[in-house]
Amino acid sequence: MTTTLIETPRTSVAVAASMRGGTKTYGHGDAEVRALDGIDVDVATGEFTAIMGPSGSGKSTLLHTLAGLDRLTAGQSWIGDQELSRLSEDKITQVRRDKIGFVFQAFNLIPSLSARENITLPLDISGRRVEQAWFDEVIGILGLGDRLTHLPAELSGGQQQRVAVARALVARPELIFADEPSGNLDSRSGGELLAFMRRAVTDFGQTIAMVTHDPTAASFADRVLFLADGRIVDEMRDPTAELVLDRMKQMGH
Ligand SMILES: Nc1ncnc2c1ncn2[C@@H]1O[C@H](COP(=O)(O)OP(=O)(O)OP(=O)(O)O)[C@@H](O)[C@H]1O
Repeated sequence: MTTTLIETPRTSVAVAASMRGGTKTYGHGDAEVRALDGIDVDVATGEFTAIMGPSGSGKSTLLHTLAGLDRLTAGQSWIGDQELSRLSEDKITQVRRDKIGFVFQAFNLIPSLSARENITLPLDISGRRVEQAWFDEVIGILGLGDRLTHLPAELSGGQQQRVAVARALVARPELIFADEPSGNLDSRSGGELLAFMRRAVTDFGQTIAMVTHDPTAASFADRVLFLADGRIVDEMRDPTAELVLDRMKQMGH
């Protein structure tokens, strides 16, 4: 087991996921790219965290390594108390399945399954029961009640995106990772989706970490992290779209 220098102590605040000295490189020698260059971050439980930064700054890499979809080259990351570099691939898969919901731009819906079957799939796979009252509440708020028997191909892009969000929420994961969740939606549907994610955090105590390019989307978060060249260069609490936009302009976005 290698030892790693931990510069910032992990705090006593409840933390859903964290990283210390997170480094990710791709390629070797002259072709080496440092996608993450020593990241220290805590994703606090019950908070909505947005991750912003110029193209290529490492946002998706940070999300993927925090979520255990990809491994760090150096440093450590935790989901809850479990340090991912110590876990086998099988164990990481299990942690992801039990604790994490994903909302990515490619919705990853199974084409042959109905909307309802797609939404309950993570629970079905892990052998957990669907809580009917919670299912009904999520479906009601997302306006999917009359679409549950449809196949993904029979749904609009916005409806497919809402199915992907419902799938993440119905399992009540400890943590949801979202990559540009409103990216493919018109501004009204995108706004509704973000308002729902906000409500899931405020009213239901959900924890969400979301990558976005959009200052308005980021303004729904409690906290915005700004990345540049694989480092966290700034953060903002209680953001407004205007303040986020100003900060991005300073970063030469
Ligand atoms: N699989 C890979 N192989 C090689 N380089 C990669 C790979 N994935 C990412 N990179 C590089 O790592 C850096 C960070 O990429 P990443 O996708 O995390 O940035 P991003 O901030 O999410 O960008 P964008 O906003 O354009 O999606 C970039 O320079 C990218 O080219």
